[in-house]
Amino acid sequence: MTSTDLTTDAALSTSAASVFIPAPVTPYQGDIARYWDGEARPVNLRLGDVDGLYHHHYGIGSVDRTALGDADDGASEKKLIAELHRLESAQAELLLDHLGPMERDDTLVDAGCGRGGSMVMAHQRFGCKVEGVTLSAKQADFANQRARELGIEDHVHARVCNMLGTPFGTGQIAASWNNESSMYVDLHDLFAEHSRILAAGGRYVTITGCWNPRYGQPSKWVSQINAHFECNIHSRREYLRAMADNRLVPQAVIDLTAATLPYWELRATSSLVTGIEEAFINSYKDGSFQYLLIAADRV
Ligand SMILES: C[S@@+](CC[C@H](N)C(=O)[O-])C[C@H]1O[C@@H](n2cnc3c(N)ncnc32)[C@H](O)[C@@H]1O
Ligand SMILES: CC(C)=CCC/C(C)=C/COP(=O)(O)OP(=O)(O)O
Ligand SMILES: [Mg+2]
Repeated sequence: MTSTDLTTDAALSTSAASVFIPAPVTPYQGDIARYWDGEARPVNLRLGDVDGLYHHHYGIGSVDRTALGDADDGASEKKLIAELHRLESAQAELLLDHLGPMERDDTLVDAGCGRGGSMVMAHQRFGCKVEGVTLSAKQADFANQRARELGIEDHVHARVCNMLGTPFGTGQIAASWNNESSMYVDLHDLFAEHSRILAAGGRYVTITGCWNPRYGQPSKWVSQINAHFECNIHSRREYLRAMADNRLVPQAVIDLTAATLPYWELRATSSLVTGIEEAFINSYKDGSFQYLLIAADRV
């Protein structure tokens, strides 16, 4: 971290400066920082190139077959990519819907912000300031470059920072979220930090994949997803328990499993497959894995 970063962080934080933890702090977090610094899968870059919103999350909603065309050529692949991207942006729109109304002078926090697509969408919708944290310097640079290109760098900013120890002041944040980034951290530590930074009455939202306690234990497909991404998927039960322990009271719990399957089934037919499609499709279908949105009030 540079001295300039320290100045910025100190200015941002009133009471939290002493708990700010620069990233990464554990060997595991070092692995995750390296993973995302080195990530350049076409399925993410080519989808982001469609409109300049770069996501590292999956899609929801029905596939619009009329948008796909039927010619088996380059044009139809382009349409398929645009359709996959439409579904991943629909996922982010749903997350933002659950933040509720925001004021222009509110500050929002994207915990595990990736390349920043959700942050840009949040700023465009609410007009407010959005602060993102990621372990990856490459991702933070990418997100800040996009913000500059869009002329919104005064409002959208990413930093290299551990989401378990952020520089944001206690009770200063109107809403915060994790979009497919909570499977890299201990949930009690994570929700303690969200609970600290959120104002009383503030809103927390996550969209996540979680294993289903009704299945018993993580299935072989869930273990395959963990190995593929070097993450540690939690159970639905763990989410609800860790929220309850940290003054985060669920207002909505939405099972998006059926809504995400069309994305996966379409992706499995594209040239951009990565090999993980079968694990997602099979685990969603056998009930061992769920795609969930949880919106909670900070009480
Ligand atoms: C799958 S990506 C999701 C990115 C983004 N939320 C999106 O929807 O496009 C996971 C993100 O979590 C971040 N991450 C994982 N562990 C983290 C930690 N301890 N602190 C901050 N970011 C973390 C990674 O750096 C990466 O940006
Ligand atoms: C729902 C779960 C368990 C998510 C794990 C976290 C993760 C890697 C999300 C997608 O990232 P990505 O967009 O970089 O992945 P891909 O390259 O497969 O599109
Ligand atoms: Mg992706």
